Amino acid sequence: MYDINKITDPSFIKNLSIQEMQVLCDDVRTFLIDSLSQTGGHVSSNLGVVELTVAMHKVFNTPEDKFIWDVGHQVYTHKILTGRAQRFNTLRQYKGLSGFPKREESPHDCWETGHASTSISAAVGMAYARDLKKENYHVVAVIGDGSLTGGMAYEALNHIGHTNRRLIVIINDNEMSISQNVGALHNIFGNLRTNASYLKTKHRVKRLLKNSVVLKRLMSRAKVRVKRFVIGESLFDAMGFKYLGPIDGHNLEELIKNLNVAKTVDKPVIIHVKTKKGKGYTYAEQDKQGIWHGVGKFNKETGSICAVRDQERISWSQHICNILIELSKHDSRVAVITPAMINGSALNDYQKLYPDRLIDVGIAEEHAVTMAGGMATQGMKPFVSIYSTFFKRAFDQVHHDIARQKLNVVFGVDRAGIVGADGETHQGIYDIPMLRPVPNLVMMMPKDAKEAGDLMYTAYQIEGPVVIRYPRGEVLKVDVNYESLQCVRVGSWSTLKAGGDAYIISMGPILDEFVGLAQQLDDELGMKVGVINARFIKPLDTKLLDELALKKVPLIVYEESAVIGGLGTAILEYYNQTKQEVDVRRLGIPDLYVQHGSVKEILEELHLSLQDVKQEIKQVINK
Ligand SMILES: Cc1ncc(C[n+]2csc(CCOP(=O)(O)OP(=O)(O)O)c2C)c(N)n1
Ligand SMILES: CC(=O)[C@@H](O)[C@H](O)COP(=O)(O)O
Ligand SMILES: [Mg+2]
Repeated sequence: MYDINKITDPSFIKNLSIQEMQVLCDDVRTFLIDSLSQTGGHVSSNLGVVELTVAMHKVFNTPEDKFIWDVGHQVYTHKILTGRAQRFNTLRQYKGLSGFPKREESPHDCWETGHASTSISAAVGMAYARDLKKENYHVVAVIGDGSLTGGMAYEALNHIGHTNRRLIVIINDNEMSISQNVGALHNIFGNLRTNASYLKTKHRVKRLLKNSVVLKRLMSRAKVRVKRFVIGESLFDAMGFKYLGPIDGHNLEELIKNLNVAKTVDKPVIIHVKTKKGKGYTYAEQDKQGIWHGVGKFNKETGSICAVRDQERISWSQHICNILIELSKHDSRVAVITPAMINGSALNDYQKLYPDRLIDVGIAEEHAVTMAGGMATQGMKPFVSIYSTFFKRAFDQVHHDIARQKLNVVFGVDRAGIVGADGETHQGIYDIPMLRPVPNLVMMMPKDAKEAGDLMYTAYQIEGPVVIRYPRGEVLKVDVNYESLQCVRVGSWSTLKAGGDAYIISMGPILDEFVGLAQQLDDELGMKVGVINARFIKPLDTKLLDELALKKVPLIVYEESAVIGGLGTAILEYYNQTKQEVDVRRLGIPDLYVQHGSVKEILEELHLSLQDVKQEIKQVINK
C-alpha cells in the first residue's frame, strides 16, 4: 500500500518491481475514486490511463523529458506522481488545483492544454527546439483516439513524417471520445487492433528467420504482400513513423517494454495503446454515453451523481434541444451538427428522434462550420451546436465560408460566459468580440426560456447566418410549443424596467437579477434605474439608443464577456459614429485570462457581482 498523499516526485517508481507498480496503480485508482467523488472531475479518462502514466514515469525522466497531454483532462495520475495529491481536495475549485496541466503548478507540466488535438504540434515544436539546441531529451505526446479526430493532429503528423524528428506519440485508444468515437480514420485503429495476432506472428517469424539469409529474402517479398493483404498499408507506416502496437494499456510489463523500445528509435514513433475508459470503476466502465467523462460529486458506492437540480429548471442546452426538436417537426430543413459534444450539449433526445439529422463530426469545429455551409447551399438550414470556447477554432470558416456567402446557418453557442471548473481554456467570453465584426451576421442572446424559443424561431426566418448564445447553467422550464413561438423584430431590444436616473443594459439570464437590483435602488434610495434587454448584440437597437441619448443619463453596460470588443464597445462605437455624447460605463471581463472557480467567485474577483454593479450605479448617479 502506498500513501498517495506522501508522493513528492516520480523518481521512486524507478526502483519498483512490476508487482509493486501494480499495487501503486491500484492505490492511485482508489485515491482517484475517493477524491473525485468529493470534488467531481474527469473521472473516466483518468481511470483509463493510470498504468500508462505510471509506466511513462518509470521509463522517462520528467521534467528533463517532456510529456504533452492532449486535452489534458487525463492528467490526474501525472499530477499525483509529481507531488500534487495533497491538493486534490481543491481540484477545479477557486484558487485550487487546475483540472488541466499547468506550468506554474509544476516543472513536470511542460505544456498547457484544455482544447483537443494540439499535443502533436507542440511536441514537434519541442523536438525541433531540442535538435536545434543540440540537446538530448525525449518528447512524448499522449493523444486520445477522440482527439485524433481533430484536423490539427493530422497536420502535425504529416509534418513530422516529413521532418523525421525523433519523438514519441502515444495513441490512447479507448474507442471513445466523450461518448462513442466517430470517423472513418477511427477504423484504421480497428484494422490495427484486429491484426494484433498478425503482428505477433510477424515477430515470431522474424525471430526464426534471423539466421537464414536466403529464406529471409524470399519471406520478405511474401511478407510485404501478406502485410498489404492483411492490414493494408497502415497510415502511420506510410507517414514515416515506426508503429508499435497495439499494446494492452493496462499491462505494465508490455507498456514498459514498448516505451523502452521507443526510446531507442531514431525517428518518430507511434505507440498504439489500448485502454478501457473508466477502468476499475464499473459505472464508468459501462458508460457509453459519456456521463462519467466529466461529473460533479458522486456517491462512489451507488454511482449516483449528486446533481442538485431544481425540478422546475433544466439546462440551457436541454432547452435548446427541446426547441430544436419542435422546430424540426415543422421544418425539414433543420439538421443539427455537433463537434463531439452530444452529451455536453444535451442532444441525446434529438439523436433518438432524428438519428439521421443529428450529425456528430468528431472534434472538428472547423469542418462542422464549413460543412454546415455546404448543407445550406443545398437548401438546408443547419444548426451548429458549438461551445463558445471551441468556436474560436472556426473563426475563418465563419467569415470565409458562411457569412461572406450569406448562408443560412444557425450557430448555437453553448457555454457562453464564465463556465466554472474548467477555467481558463474553456471560458465562453470571446465569441462576442470574435463575431461582432463579421458582416451579414445576426447575433442574439435570450434572457429566458420563452425568449429562447422566440429567438430560435426568428433565427429560422432570417436570411443569412445567425448566432444564438446561451450559458452553461439552468433555466426555468417552459413547454415548447411551435404554435406559440413568435417572431422578434431583428435588432429590437426590450425595456424591462423604465428609469430616469440611469439604465443598465445587458443580455441573458442575469437581466432578471438586474430588474430586482434596480427595484432595490428605487426603494432604498429613491433612484429610478431602468433595465434594458439587449437581446440582439448585432444589430444594435439604434432607435432605442438614440432615445436613451436624449435622456442624458448614464448607461451601465454589463456583460459576462470580454469587455474589449463587446456590447459596451459596440454602443460606444455607435455613439461615436453618430456624434452623440453619452456617459457609457462598460462592465465586463478585463484583459486577462480567467481562472477556474464557481461563477459567483469569479464574478466577485473581477468586481462584476451584483454588489459591484450596485456600487457603480450609486457612484455614477451621485457624481
Ligand atoms: C477543440 C475541442 N473540442 C472539444 C473538446 C471537448 N472534449 C474534451 S475531451 C473530448 C474527448 C476526447 O477524447 P479522447 O481524446 O479520446 O480522450 P478520452 O476522453 O477518450 O480519454 C472532447 C470532445 C475539447 N476539449 N477541445
Ligand atoms: C475537457 C473538456 O473539454 C470537456 O470535457 C469539458 O470539460 C466539458 O465541459 P462541460 O462540463 O461544460 O460539458
Ligand atoms: Mg478516447
